[in-house]
Amino acid sequence: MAVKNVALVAHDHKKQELTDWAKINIRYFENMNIYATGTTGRLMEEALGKKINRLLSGPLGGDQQIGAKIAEGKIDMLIFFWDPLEPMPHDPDIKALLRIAALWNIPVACNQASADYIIRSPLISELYDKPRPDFSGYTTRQV
Ligand SMILES: O=C(CO)COP(=O)(O)O
Repeated sequence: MAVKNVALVAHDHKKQELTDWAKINIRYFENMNIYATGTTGRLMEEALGKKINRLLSGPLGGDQQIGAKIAEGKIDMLIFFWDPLEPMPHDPDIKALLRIAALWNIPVACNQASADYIIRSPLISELYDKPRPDFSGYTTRQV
């Protein structure tokens, strides 16, 4: 499964960093379908000059909407510049988003260095066929 659908999210103090990074890598995003939380999405539309699938702002449920799309297989990669220095009112949603991304084994970058590595990886290509995890044998704990 090649990466076609990307989610871009940044907390307020990280928005400039994500915007600058996205602009530098504008060609990478040319043919991508991009999802983003509300405010990040608006900034990305300006930075990349293309239509972004804008969801709700993070504190209003945007992280959860992105998590749901990851679970549905509609998002292949998450670039999430979260702020390690700022407490957030929607911290449980942020944790849930990172959990779902780990569960469904999608590439996640939480800072610029990781984002650079990911988008330059030869594995992010049409040729790479990453299967989705199979949880069909998974059963919840019995009570
Ligand atoms: O809070 C966010 C992610 O947790 C991001 O939301 P905004 O893009 O609306 O600022």
